[in-house]
Amino acid sequence: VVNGVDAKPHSWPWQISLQYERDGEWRHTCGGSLIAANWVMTAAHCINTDFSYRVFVGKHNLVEEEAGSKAILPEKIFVHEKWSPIFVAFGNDIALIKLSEPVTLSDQVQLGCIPAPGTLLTNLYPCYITGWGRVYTGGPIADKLQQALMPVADHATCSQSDWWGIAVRTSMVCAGGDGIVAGCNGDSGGPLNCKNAEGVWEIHGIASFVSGLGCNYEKKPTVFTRVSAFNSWIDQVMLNN
Ligand SMILES: CC(C)c1ccc(NC(=O)[C@H](Cc2ccccc2)NC(=O)[C@H](CCCC[NH3+])NC(=O)C(F)(F)F)cc1
Repeated sequence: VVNGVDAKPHSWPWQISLQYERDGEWRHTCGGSLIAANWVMTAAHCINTDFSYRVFVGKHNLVEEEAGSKAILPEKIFVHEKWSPIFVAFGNDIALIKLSEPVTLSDQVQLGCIPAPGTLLTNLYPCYITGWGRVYTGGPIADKLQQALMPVADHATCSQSDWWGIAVRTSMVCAGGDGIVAGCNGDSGGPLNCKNAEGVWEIHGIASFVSGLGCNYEKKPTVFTRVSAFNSWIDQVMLNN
């Protein structure tokens, strides 16, 4: 997250770190959200079938051992059938990870809520991006979980020609675009957290892409998969597995 702040530890207890093993060490590659005791929602582009992954729950500082955190191996990973690594603009950048064992819920490990199907947020609706991604374009990833207020840019705004134009679909949700605050590499797969009218936090987005010109680039808001466009897919995968 570019120009974010350290989150209060465990204040986003559904946030996970998706890590892959390289040269015998585990490396953070993406964010994700715990949506059931044994299911994590992340981005399809985070998954490479050549790698072995682990899901780390209950984390705040990635470079310290933390009581209450736990690394769990996936049992199976489901990538949306319509996701295409070559046509990112098609969207469907969503994947579900079934964990090999259910997590034990605690103060530090909680489930995130999915919005009702079709929920659309109005322009400038206040949401927060969270993640351990790069803290500036080309920079290092964060040790401590970062958060930043990122107002929603509705489809009418986000699809303007000098914004994302036709690259953004109605199955996506944009946030930010002020050229200051943004998601960045490593935030991929993580949540866009928005509090609903009842005061309940919901996961409205899965971080998908930013501009190749730089993470925080004016009029190029961070683009998220719109979770409320995929309720039936999520239900189907979880109910059938
Ligand atoms: C929609 C299509 C035209 C399009 C496809 C991809 C991009 N962007 C990119 O691919 C930029 C490139 C980049 C590299 C380094 C620093 C900053 C940006 N990377 C990204 O956007 C990466 C990975 C996306 C992979 C494909 N979904 N995503 C992210 O960083 C995150 F966190 F925002 F999700 C932008 C547009």
